[in-house]
Amino acid sequence: MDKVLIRQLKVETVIGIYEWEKKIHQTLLIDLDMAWDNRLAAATDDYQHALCYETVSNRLSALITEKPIELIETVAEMVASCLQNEFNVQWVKVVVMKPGAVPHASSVGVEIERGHI
Ligand SMILES: Nc1nc2c(c(=O)[nH]1)N=C([C@H](O)[C@@H](O)CO)CN2
Repeated sequence: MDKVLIRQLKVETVIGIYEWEKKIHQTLLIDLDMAWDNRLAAATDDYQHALCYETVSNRLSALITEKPIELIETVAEMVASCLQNEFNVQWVKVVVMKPGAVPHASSVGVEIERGHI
């Protein structure tokens, strides 16, 4: 399966369940595996046939920072839905990490897969 990958997309946003978290920005790091047939883009060397990782990154950053969110699970679902509905990605793996959320863990996070090939 061909994929387009984004690693460690850094998003600073209001995220968390506690009152103190609703007053600050925290960092999320997002990894994406997006199924995409890259053969046409490669054969034509034409950007029009590529899934643009820059466009995807910008759209997701805007989406996630639109409003405060409590759970990183919600972020993961929003990201997967956006990729399926707006970018026609048939299958996606989304990993959302929240470094620093738990003092004795280097990071914590969730992983989901949505769609099928
Ligand atoms: N499964 C989850 N557990 C927790 C979340 C979360 O988003 N998903 N969030 C918190 C707090 O916001 C935490 O990050 C504060 O340190 C706790 N557990």
